[in-house]
Amino acid sequence: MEEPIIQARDLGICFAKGKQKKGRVKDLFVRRAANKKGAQAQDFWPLRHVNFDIFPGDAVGIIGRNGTGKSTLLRLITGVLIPDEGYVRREGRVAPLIALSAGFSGELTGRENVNLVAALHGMTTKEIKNKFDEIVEFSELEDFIDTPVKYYSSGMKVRLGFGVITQLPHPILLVDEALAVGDAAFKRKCQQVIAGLLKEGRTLVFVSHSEGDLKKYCERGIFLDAGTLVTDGTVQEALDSYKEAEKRDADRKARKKAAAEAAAKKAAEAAANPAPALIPGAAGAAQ
Ligand SMILES: Nc1ncnc2c1ncn2[C@@H]1O[C@H](COP(=O)(O)OP(=O)(O)OP(=O)(O)O)[C@@H](O)[C@H]1O
Repeated sequence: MEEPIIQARDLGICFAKGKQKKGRVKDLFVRRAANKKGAQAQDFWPLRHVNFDIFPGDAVGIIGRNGTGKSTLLRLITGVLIPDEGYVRREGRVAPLIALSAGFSGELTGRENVNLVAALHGMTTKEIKNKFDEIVEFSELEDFIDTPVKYYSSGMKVRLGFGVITQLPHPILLVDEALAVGDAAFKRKCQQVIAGLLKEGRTLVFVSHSEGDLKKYCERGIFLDAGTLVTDGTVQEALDSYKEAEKRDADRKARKKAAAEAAAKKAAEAAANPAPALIPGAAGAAQ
């Protein structure tokens, strides 16, 4: 049987509310010890007890409402965050189309950043040299490649990041809303690149709120809600499950609002028609 390229088992991560957690080796020891003693009141688990297998060539959409752990899952897959429970195993390197402009050093030029970022992701000097012109052409930054990146607009940085990361030969491609940025023409170009990489047999894990994009790239969908994996099926099944959860939530909110309005109305009526004051001793006198 084919081996999974990404495998998650009982995967969980715990954050402290209001505190940013960084993936540090120290956390492996400090946090595990803390978790054994019991979670703190302000701790929460954006993901817990998550299990799945992703096989080479799969294209999987990660679906869920805001703040339900989709980006956290991608960062666990890349290894940027370390789980507090369980594990996620990768059989191959990852090309992360995530926070694309964050990896650049502002003082360095576009050219220097391309060399640095591509090397950090494991490209050899020869590979970078071979791909350099393609990266610059794709990013449409020919005139600015020797300008320090601190003078780039956010769109320029994203274009350069996209250009570099999509040239990595790694088999796993993680995409987090990268397609939502840039103008329409650049978006179309990015979509073509992703489609080409999928044709080559790369494995895609794709976080998006766009139903159209999810259906375009993914056959399979994982719906995350309230920290757990709710549905793992076809992309349509995961989308249906997401919509049902949204509807349940909207119905619950509507019921709560109606109940609050009814209570307020009752209170207003009671205030407008106060009950007659009881005359002390009247109850006894009536008997
Ligand atoms: N490094 C971190 N340290 C602490 N809390 C974090 C960290 N990263 C994310 N969180 C919190 O974890 C929860 C899940 O965040 P995450 O970004 O994974 O959600 P998401 O599903 O990708 O949301 P969106 O759809 O809005 O992008 C949120 O409550 C977020 O505030």
